[in-house]
Amino acid sequence: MADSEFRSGFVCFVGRPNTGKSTLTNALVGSKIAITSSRPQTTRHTIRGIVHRDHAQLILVDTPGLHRPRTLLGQRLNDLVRDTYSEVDVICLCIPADEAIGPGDRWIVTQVRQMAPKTTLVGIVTKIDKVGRQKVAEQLMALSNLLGPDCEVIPVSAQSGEQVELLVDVLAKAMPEGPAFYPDGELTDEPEETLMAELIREAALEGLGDELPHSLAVVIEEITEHESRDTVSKTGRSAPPMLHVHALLYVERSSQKGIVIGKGGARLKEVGTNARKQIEKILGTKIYLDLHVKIAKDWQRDPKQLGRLGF
Ligand SMILES: Nc1nc2c(ncn2[C@@H]2O[C@H](COP(=O)(O)OP(=O)(O)OP(=O)(O)O)[C@@H](O)[C@H]2O)c(=O)[nH]1
Repeated sequence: MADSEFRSGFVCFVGRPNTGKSTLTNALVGSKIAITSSRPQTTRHTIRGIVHRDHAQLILVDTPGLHRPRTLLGQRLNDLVRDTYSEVDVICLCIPADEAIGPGDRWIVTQVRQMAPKTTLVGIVTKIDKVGRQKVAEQLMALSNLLGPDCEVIPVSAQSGEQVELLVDVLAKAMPEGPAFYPDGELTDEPEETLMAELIREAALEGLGDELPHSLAVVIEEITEHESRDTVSKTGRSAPPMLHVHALLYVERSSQKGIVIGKGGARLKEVGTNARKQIEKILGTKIYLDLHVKIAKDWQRDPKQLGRLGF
């Protein structure tokens, strides 16, 4: 009868940058919650997506990648990861199907085993749509060798959705018995402001090289409600209120400010449009987005500034 009990618990994905952790989180949750990007290490906050099934609830904790700390921010990111490891029920190690397992992966496994020796570890071969079946099989073997015979290994493609539901089942079985932590339909417990800031940050980093990711922080300054301007006279009814969102983008140097703003402000305008569309999709309401770029010199090394920026 044990299998018919409701199970619930916490899961986190670990792995080298760009191994598909955020994309998999989104595929499991079925809505855009975690921030994905083709640049490494852009997932800053511990964002939770929640997977609801009849028999189980999985709470996904998306952690930033572990990395060698060079700044105070780097140290705090690692502390966050350590806390996460010790609190979850299952840690999933993600290895892309199209890249050989290397020293970076072995380092992560060592770290995980040290910090959370008792936590169940599951191996996931991601991006299986990128390679043939033979390659997937080889990678599964290699991953199984890396983790040992006690760990399950599962192939998935977050992009095509292949095997995603099977992963849900495997994870659900690994959860302890217990009631749901969150009401049905709830996707994330991140405050809306954090989501907005993350979406703006993602839009601002889009298409940029490696120089900016850690130097950009976004703070929502103010959110105000306004009556919608247009529709009142046309329909005779008042439209739902519109949110005005004022956000500050902090960079460390004036050269970075130039990059973010672009020629004649063109880039910032585009960032605003893209972020607005994403935010409207999630909130289901019209917003007006006002973005300003400010320089906060060396904010990554200044504890006071880090605190103010939410780290
Ligand atoms: N073809 C294919 N591409 C994928 C899949 N999953 C992720 N990707 C791509 O791989 C890149 C990295 O994906 P992310 O989900 O941002 O990776 P991540 O591990 O969260 O990266 P960090 O946040 O940097 O740690 C993106 O360009 C994704 O579009 C997949 O199943 N198939």
